[in-house]
Amino acid sequence: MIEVTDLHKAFGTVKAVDGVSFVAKDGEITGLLGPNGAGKTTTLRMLYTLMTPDRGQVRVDGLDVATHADAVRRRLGVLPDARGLYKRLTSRENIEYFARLQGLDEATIAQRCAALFDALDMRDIADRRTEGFSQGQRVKTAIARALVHDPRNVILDEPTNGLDVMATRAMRTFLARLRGENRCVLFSSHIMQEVAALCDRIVVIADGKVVAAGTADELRAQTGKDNLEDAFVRIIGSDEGLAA
Ligand SMILES: Nc1ncnc2c1ncn2[C@@H]1O[C@H](COP(=O)(O)OP(=O)(O)OP(=O)(O)O)[C@@H](O)[C@H]1O
Repeated sequence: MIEVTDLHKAFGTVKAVDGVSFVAKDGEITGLLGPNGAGKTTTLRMLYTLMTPDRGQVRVDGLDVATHADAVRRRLGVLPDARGLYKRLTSRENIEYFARLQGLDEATIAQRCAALFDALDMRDIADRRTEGFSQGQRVKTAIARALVHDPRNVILDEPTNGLDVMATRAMRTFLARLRGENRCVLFSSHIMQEVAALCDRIVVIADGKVVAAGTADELRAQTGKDNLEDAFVRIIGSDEGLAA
């Protein structure tokens, strides 16, 4: 479970994150939805210990990120906005390297790699160097790397960015599978259809603030709109940046 309380982060005069609070529960997919520049990536970076908040608290499985950063990192699998693969290594080598950094033994690494290659349907690319990989192949490798230590909490920054329709569908199925394993799944997106199709709970963020949160039905009820797209437009005040 990930609990975020009154998180703040400014860059000079830009208040990127301005008092964000929400909870992402185990066995649920939580979507952080907002237009470009809303503060999604900055929020996620503070959750996965890459950036220190100016103020506020993040807890992962009850552990405070500020005081238990290493323990939190072991409990998190992260797909960052910059996928950052080593291009001279194969897909498998990229994943194995991170597994060793996580302290896994070789037998466990082999077993986890085999399971992830099957789950992500990536056996055909496992032993190719990542240089020249397509977007979809890069994302699969980065996700396998994020999950190799079997984390209970998974944070993904725009996981379907640049993926085609088939790859997006496969990604949705995969995220639903993580939920079925009772993991806490939190992902960001600026595509409302994406969030609507997948999420149990939606946290809408604009100008660094949470402007609405709830299930799709709750958001529809809060805005008095039948259609989720209209509900989002009402919440955000415009449809800018929310189109697929
Ligand atoms: N390192 C930084 N230095 C200065 N400004 C930053 C930095 N990181 C983010 N910002 C600013 O903070 C605001 C929020 O950016 P952020 O990347 O968190 O938004 P986002 O919701 O992830 O947007 P997108 O959907 O475009 O990725 C923006 O105005 C951005 O320019």
